[in-house]
Formats: sequence, C-alpha cells, structure tokens
Amino acid sequence: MERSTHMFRSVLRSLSSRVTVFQRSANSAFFCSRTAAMSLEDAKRCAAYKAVDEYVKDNTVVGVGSGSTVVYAVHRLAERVKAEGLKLVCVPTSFQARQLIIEHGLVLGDLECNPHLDCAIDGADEVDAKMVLIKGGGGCLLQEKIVAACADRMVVIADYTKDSIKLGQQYRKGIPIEVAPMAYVPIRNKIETQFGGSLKLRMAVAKAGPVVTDNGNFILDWSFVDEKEYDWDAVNRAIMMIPGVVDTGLFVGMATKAYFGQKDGTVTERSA
Ligand SMILES: O=C(CO)[C@H](O)[C@H](O)COP(=O)(O)O
Repeated sequence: MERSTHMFRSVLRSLSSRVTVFQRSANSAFFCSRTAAMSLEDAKRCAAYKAVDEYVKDNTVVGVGSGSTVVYAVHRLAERVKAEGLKLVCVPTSFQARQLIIEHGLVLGDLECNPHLDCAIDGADEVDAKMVLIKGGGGCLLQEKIVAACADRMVVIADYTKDSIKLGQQYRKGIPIEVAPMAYVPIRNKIETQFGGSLKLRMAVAKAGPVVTDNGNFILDWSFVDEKEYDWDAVNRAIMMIPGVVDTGLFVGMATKAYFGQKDGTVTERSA
C-alpha cells in the first residue's frame, strides 16, 4: 500500500514537471507556458497553436497538412470553432488529414468546391535557411504540394529538430520523390546519374512490399551528396521533367512562414 502511494506520488511529480499549460490571455489567444521539461510533442503543439492563432480567423478556407504536428493544429482549429463559433472550411492533403477533419467535427472541403485557400498549415521534415522544405516523410507530398499551391500562404509548423541551415543537416532519410510504379527503376537510375547519391524504394512496415501512396504511387527516397552545393530550384525542375515522376518532396518558394517550437516553450519564426 505504502509502495503504491509512493509510486503514485512520483508519477504525479514527473507529470507536473512536464506538462505544458496553454492559458487563455486577455485577448483570448493561447500561449505556451514554459515548464522545466518540454517534450518534442510540446514543441510541436506550441508551433501548431501559434500558426492557427495567427492565420485562422472567421470564414478562413484552410489547407490541413499531414503528419504528427498537424494533429495539434486540428485540435486547435476544433477548439476555436467551438469557443469562437468560427466558420471554417478545411481542405485535406491526405487520407490522414481527411480523417482528422471528420473526427474533429470540422467542415470538410475539397479543391473542386474550394479551389482557392486562404492558407495551408502543414508540417515539414526539414526547413533550410532559405525556406526550402523537404516534405513527404509521411508520404503525402503530392496532395500537400497541390493544396499549398492553391493557398495564398503556406505556413509550416515544426519542432526545433526540423530547423536547419542546409538541407540534409537534420533530416537524414533523403528527399522523397513520388513516382509511377512502373517507372521507379529508370527514374532511380536517371537521378543517380544526373545528380549523384542513391535512391531507395520506400518499403512498407505493416505490409509486404513497397509503400503505396494515397494516389497509388511509389516513393523513392533520394540520399543526395552532402558535400555538393545543389541549386534546389533547378534540381526540382529537372527531376520533375523525368517521365514518371509525379512530384518531389522539395518545396521551393512555397512556404511563406515557418514556426519552430523550441525546448523552452518559445516559438521562433522564419519568413520567406
Ligand atoms: O510531409 C509530411 C508528410 O508527407 C509531414 O508534414 C512531415 O513528414 C512532417 O511530419 P511530422 O509533423 O510528423 O514531423
């Protein structure tokens, strides 16, 4: 009995030192209070909440990105719809985003009915100093790029591990490239010959064989040469010209703002 009381107290102590508190300020904005031990999840949440509070207002048509950080953005959208009665339309970038929107009782839109969006809020695998992004770690790059291209602004939400000077400094899994299944070998060979590095077909974890995207395609992850100075805009354009390439996870000149949740509960920003 004494032992279980002791264990319960120590769990409580550790929880109270980790918990992130979101408080409502006088103008009803939320902010992250700083605690001794902020987790990576807290950092994601701080960035996501900040982006939603800065960019979403009544009647916004918002693109909902994919990945684990976006989950917090959807929580915050739902919270504000409930508290403030905001009228929003949410356009998903993946099956995951679509489910999140539905589960949170938000209004689901699409590009047929909502071809123009006010903003797209999305995560990233890496953001360099010039706001070039690597996206597609979760395999949703095609729809993410299409939705972002339809938005007035693309706002990135990320934790501090995504912030880098040069691509490849933080994200080591390579640049995802979505390809038509029949063409993955010639595309792999062409990119290796033209730009160096190596490409690997992304394999599924809970399924035999390769990952199949929401669009029925495969993903090649390109480990480029670290020491090389790539012009990402030119590289992206050249890869897009290879028959069978559907899209790349290089987002050049698309993101207008990036929020990075930090270890101490603050959120830093970068603008294009
Ligand atoms: O591009 C993506 C999915 O295709 C995600 O935005 C990216 O992988 C970041 O995900 P997370 O927020 O889980 O770190």
